[in-house]
Amino acid sequence: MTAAIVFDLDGTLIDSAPDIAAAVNRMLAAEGHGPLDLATVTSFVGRGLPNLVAQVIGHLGLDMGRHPELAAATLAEYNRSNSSLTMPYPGAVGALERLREGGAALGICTNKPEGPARQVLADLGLSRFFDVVIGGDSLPTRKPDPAMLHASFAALPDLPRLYVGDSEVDAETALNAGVPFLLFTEGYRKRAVEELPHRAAFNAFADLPELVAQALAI
Ligand SMILES: O=C(O)COP(=O)(O)O
Ligand SMILES: [Mg+2]
Repeated sequence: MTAAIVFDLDGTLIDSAPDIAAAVNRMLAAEGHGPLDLATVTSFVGRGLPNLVAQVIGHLGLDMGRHPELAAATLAEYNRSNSSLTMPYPGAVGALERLREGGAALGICTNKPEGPARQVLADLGLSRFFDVVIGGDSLPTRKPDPAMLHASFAALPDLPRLYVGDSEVDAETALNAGVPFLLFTEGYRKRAVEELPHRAAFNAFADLPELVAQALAI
């Protein structure tokens, strides 16, 4: 099972949408607006925080000219949270343990800004698994540009590569980077599983180590 395996974060290893929605809603409350529901905010996750805030502004018909200010306010609110509404998906920690025990090197490639990504990993006791964390503001471009994924693998040993993610953006990133993609189907995906290019799909993390072994055997 020796491999370099890079994971997406939001909607893949962790269900973080409740904390993201709480941060958005604290920003909106400070602006005098009512809250957005969880499903609406979740549908905006995937292309990074600036994009998420642009979608909030568009959804509510606010002034796009205030985007920099509202994005900064949302990031500040998110940074103030202690990840208390965020949970690893069931079985994710056990799967990471098994993959590490099997000799895999692991990394994170997320469009979430790097600071909050590192913070939530620390808050949930997950930092120890990962040798590299690349966030949405780590490089000049974000996923689906493949640069973040290339940088993640470049920081890991030169082993067979796999990327694990939950969304259209992740599938496109893997395709752009030429890396086999494993799709977690219980995250924040919008389209049908069949519509996303993937090597294999899974809905339970207990199945991931076996899926990795199969993908490497091909
Ligand atoms: O913050 C986002 O928009 C998405 O983050 P992810 O790349 O970890 O899914
Ligand atoms: Mg994701």
